[in-house]
Amino acid sequence: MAQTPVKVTVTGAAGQIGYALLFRIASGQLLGADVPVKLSLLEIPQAVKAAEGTAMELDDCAFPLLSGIEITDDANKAFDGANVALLVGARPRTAGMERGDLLQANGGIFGPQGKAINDHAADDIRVLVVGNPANTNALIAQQSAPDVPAERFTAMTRLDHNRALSQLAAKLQVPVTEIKKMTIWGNHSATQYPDLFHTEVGGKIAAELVDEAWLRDTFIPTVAKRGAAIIEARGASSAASAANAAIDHVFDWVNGTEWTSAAIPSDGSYGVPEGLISSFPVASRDGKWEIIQGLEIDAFSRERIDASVRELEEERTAVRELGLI
Ligand SMILES: NC(=O)C1=CN([C@@H]2O[C@H](COP(=O)(O)OP(=O)(O)OC[C@H]3O[C@@H](n4cnc5c(N)ncnc54)[C@H](O)[C@@H]3O)[C@@H](O)[C@H]2O)C=CC1
Ligand SMILES: O=C([O-])CC(=O)C(=O)O
Repeated sequence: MAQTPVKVTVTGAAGQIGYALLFRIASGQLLGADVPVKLSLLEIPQAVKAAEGTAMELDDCAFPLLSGIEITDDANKAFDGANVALLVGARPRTAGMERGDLLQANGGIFGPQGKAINDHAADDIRVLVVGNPANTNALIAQQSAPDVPAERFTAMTRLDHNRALSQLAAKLQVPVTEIKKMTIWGNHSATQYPDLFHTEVGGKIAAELVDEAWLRDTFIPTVAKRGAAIIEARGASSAASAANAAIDHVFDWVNGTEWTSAAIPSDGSYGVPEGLISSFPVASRDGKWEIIQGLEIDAFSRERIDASVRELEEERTAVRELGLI
């Protein structure tokens, strides 16, 4: 363990995703089996004790790669020297809360956290926002961190990507490993567009292996509304699968991949307005996400990508009007 430990800050560490995530980070699954890590847990004051309990359990695992754990309710301390930030803690929507209220409440979290990242994180900081509304929370944090390269702020659509792989594998009765080039476009919300027109299964285009009615009326809504279906079945939102997707996102960002889905700042590709943090088909090379270029988008896909991107634009307008960016 000659290497300096990588500092990974996790917000909302005492929550249910935090509980599913921290042990996997400490075991080496986030960055690699030979990379030592130091964990920094950020919580609100009333949840610090619960985070301390989780830290006791982390200690009890005696993970060889875990070099230390800090726990704080101060964002400036939590992000000090951070190399990776997983922004999981967010204000959930509660009964009677309007969308504007939700954006306002989250602006109060992601604005200050973005500023703390700006002022204190390491130069190579990479940020993944998991807390909902993830894309717009990532935009708020990014806009509060003008000194950090904009592309270091990303939001998670990897869970949607993995859900799409699993649904298609079940339909075609193939292992997920046979499916290549799955893509999620747009917002991490019910408007997202899981695209089978570029997905390949055994060298064939997936959209041609399923009937159009299944694709349109079953596959797309099942993937897009899976979060709600899990809440309905489990009585709580996805946690282990969300943590798993966060691990996949950061591992691929750091270690490289030829094709996955991630919400990253748009450079205007595929007609997505510049600056929106939207999901795209992406590769990761030399530690940087790149939007995969040159895909043909037919009318069916265009309509659905545009609808989700419109929702992202509306969210951006709303947070602008609230003065959050
Ligand atoms: N992008 C995605 O695919 C997914 C996103 N999510 C979202 O992830 C978020 C977290 O989910 P859970 O862990 O299930 O929620 P949870 O309610 O179990 O935990 C959230 C934690 O965040 C903490 N927190 C709240 N404000 C904070 C702040 N300002 N700083 C630090 N910590 C703070 C709370 O004290 C709590 O411990 C939610 O917004 C959820 O909607 C969940 C599943 C998938
Ligand atoms: O729907 C939710 O609240 C949780 C979520 O983002 C998901 O499971 O995709």
